[in-house]
Amino acid sequence: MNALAAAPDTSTVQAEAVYELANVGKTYARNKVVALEGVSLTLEKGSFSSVIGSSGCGKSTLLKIMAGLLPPSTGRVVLQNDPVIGPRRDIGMMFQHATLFPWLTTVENIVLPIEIRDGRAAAQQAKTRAHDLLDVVGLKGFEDVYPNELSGGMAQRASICRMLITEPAVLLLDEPFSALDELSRDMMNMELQRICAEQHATAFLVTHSIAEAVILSDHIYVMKPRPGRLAEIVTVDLPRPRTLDMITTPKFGAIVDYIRQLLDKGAEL
Ligand SMILES: Nc1ncnc2c1ncn2[C@@H]1O[C@H](COP(=O)(O)OP(=O)(O)OP(=O)(O)O)[C@@H](O)[C@H]1O
Repeated sequence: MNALAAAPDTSTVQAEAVYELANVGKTYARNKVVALEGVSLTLEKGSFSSVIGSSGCGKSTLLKIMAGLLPPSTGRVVLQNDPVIGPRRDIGMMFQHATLFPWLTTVENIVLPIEIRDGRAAAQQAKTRAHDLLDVVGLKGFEDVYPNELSGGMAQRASICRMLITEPAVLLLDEPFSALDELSRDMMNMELQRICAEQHATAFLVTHSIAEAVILSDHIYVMKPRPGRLAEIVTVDLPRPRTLDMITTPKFGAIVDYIRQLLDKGAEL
């Protein structure tokens, strides 16, 4: 089927490359586990990509290497033409749990990265932007409450604002909504899509959910385990903006089935 590209997509080389990984590999010295082997990929500006694969196939390792939190054993990672050799200001990250500081209000949590980076006066100035972001994610009126007064979904919305306040070039998302109930998760995914489109953000999501990957992504990187490597890049050509009712369409179902088959094949290896 045409919606599915069996090989890395070379038809869009004109688009601006933001992230480039070339032959990235990782062997953990302690237990000699080859977690990743020969991973090469390019993320284009404004694109949304996901990585999916069975447990232990190296997704988190890949994300940590992209974030500069873990050095690769082989290969190189380049972001905006600069090699990634450590944590960077132009990388925004979001994890499964919101990790807001309980002694800071919502708005204080959001401007914290600015305070750490540029000092208290800059953080004070950034509060206007923080209020705007809170408005975008539907948290107007919750600026001055403490995290224990926010629901799980609201705390993740605040985390999105904290990630966006530094205007990162790329968003690295490690299962950000997997701790939420299904309804909240669907809603947050639609919010994430809207925010990414508004900010023209380049996003890379680790997920265990095929449906989540399909509803959000332009490209899905399917990984195989032992050693972790890219098996295939699936291009999702559903129109944008994506809506939750697309989940019930035959085309959506066909893409999900195709990825499930790829993952089943990977598990057999
Ligand atoms: N710090 C570490 N030291 C040694 N081995 C590690 C370390 N972190 C991960 N590994 C190993 O590397 C492989 C890939 O792990 P990784 O956490 O990247 O996989 P994953 O796809 O994110 O898994 P999951 O979906 O379960 O979160 C696994 O075999 C794991 O045991």
